[in-house]
Amino acid sequence: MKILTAQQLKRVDQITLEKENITSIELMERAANTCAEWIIKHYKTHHNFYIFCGSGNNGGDGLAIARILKLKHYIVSVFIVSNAAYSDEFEENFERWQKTGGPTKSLHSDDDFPDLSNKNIVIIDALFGIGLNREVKGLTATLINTLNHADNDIISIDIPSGLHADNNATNLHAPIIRATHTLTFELPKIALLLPENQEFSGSLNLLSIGLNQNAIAQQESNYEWVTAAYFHNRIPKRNKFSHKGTFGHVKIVAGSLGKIGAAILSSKAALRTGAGLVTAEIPYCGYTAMQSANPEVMVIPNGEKHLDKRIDLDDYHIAIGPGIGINEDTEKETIRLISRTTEPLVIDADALNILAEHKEDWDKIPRFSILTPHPKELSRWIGHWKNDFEKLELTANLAEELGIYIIIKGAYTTTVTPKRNFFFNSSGNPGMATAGSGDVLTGILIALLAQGYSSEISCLLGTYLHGCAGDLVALEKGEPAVIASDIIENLGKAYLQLTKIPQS
Ligand SMILES: NC(=O)C1=CN([C@@H]2O[C@H](COP(=O)(O)OP(=O)(O)OC[C@H]3O[C@@H](n4cnc5c(N)ncnc54)[C@H](OP(=O)(O)O)[C@@H]3O)[C@@H](O)[C@H]2O)[C@@H](O)CC1
Ligand SMILES: Nc1ncnc2c1ncn2[C@@H]1O[C@H](COP(=O)(O)OP(=O)(O)O)[C@@H](O)[C@H]1O
Ligand SMILES: [K+]
Repeated sequence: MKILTAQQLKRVDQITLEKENITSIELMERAANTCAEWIIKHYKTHHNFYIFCGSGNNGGDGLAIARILKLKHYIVSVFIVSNAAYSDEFEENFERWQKTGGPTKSLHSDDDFPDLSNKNIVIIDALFGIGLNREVKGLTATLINTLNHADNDIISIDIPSGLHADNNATNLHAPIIRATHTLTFELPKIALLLPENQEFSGSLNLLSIGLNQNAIAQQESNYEWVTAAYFHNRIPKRNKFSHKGTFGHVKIVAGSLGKIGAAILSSKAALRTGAGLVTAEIPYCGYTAMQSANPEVMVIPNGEKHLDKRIDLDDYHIAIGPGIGINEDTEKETIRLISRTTEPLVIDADALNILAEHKEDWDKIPRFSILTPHPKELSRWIGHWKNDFEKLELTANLAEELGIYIIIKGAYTTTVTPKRNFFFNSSGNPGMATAGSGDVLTGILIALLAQGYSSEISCLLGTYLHGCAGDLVALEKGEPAVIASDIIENLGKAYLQLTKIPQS
């Protein structure tokens, strides 16, 4: 699903109105109904809503939501800050709201702000949507700060008011609503996916309002939101007569004294992702641990406590890095490895840290290799970034220059491609910020490459499956209890969910 700019979304709104022969007010009604449905479902025990409306169409949404909730017998008050000319849709919905007889107050100064000492009152933020085009100032700015300081839950409609939907980098210190939940229409807005804006959106919920899918597909965008739908028809069924050779031989080059677990996790994840054969090349000190934990894995010892010998290439699909440490011999062999093969590698953890120090060798990294840095590791490759847009740009420069894929790990893990496309992963949860979770991803990625998926699909499918498995664990055990081994154990279920193969 594409991620579009505010301007493109407005175009899509327009095409939807024409193609479906509906009015703007009807589309707004759809949007308001989906929001009201969500609110009623998630706020079962709350009955009192304060709805703050601006004068544009976001305010129009707020008024329509107010009416729908009022007609369902909730206690609703509307507060209006006029920050520009009223839109037609606002005016129409204002009239409809007034007919319900619900209370309305225009805010002219902070003396007009309502008392928020009752924490059970839920605030609905419909001040600005994607039409915001400059920093919020004056009374609306004071209102946003006041709402942020209250302890009430805030539900933002479409986007937290004050946040610029496309690029908020120069607006970070401006007044912006800090929502508990954001109900955004149809597609995520790019600003909602970037870590620098994390304090604003709260939980992000996408509500479909039936925008024209062809119109969305026709818009040019380098940004994509990857959901299960992306993989429809992209995961081939296994051939009846296939054998283990069909699904590739993975080699995990990993581990050092004290970090053998990383190798165990990566190789187990590779098996659970469907690699035909998995060999772990690990220091001898991990031999028994590996064979006991993963009897299906073959072991090639390399070094005593750390890798210090030439890494055999054969026909392996190789991932290198988890737990290898940054010993001098390991460093030498890692650099040697990248110059001896042209097959895509998965490069993670300490292999990334080693190579980051050897810029002169970066052009030897095989094309279409996959690098999996978390932000700290990434900064060793691209330096420091001033804002998240610059981070994406610098990463794309590197991906393009070296012809490689770079997966920036974290919430909404982002795959950056050599063609400068950015794919944001929709699955996963903060429970996955746990030791070894990245090692699992490495095993998944190399297993997909070994099964013949392109580097691009391996990145997208790998991060999606990883996140989906993590979500299944969180659902069962709660986020804090998620551990990397559980993610591996849920890869099968994640795969079944994606391919909808009935479990018998
Ligand atoms: N059919 C549809 O189209 C649908 C639309 N939908 C909804 O519409 C929302 C977009 O609505 P929108 O375009 O009216 O813009 P919105 O964000 O409400 O307000 C912008 C207004 O504020 C003004 N302004 C801007 N910056 C300002 C500032 N810093 N300080 C003060 N004023 C400022 C700007 O006026 P300006 O002065 O720039 O002329 C403009 O008048 C969208 O997010 C979704 O919620 C849904 O219902 C689905 C169907
Ligand atoms: N808040 C989050 N939401 C979703 N996924 C997350 C979050 N935090 C971390 N993850 C995922 O967990 C993994 C952590 O990897 P990494 O930092 O390399 O851990 P480790 O080195 O311990 O294996 C990554 O795949 C990352 O995307
Ligand atoms: K809003």
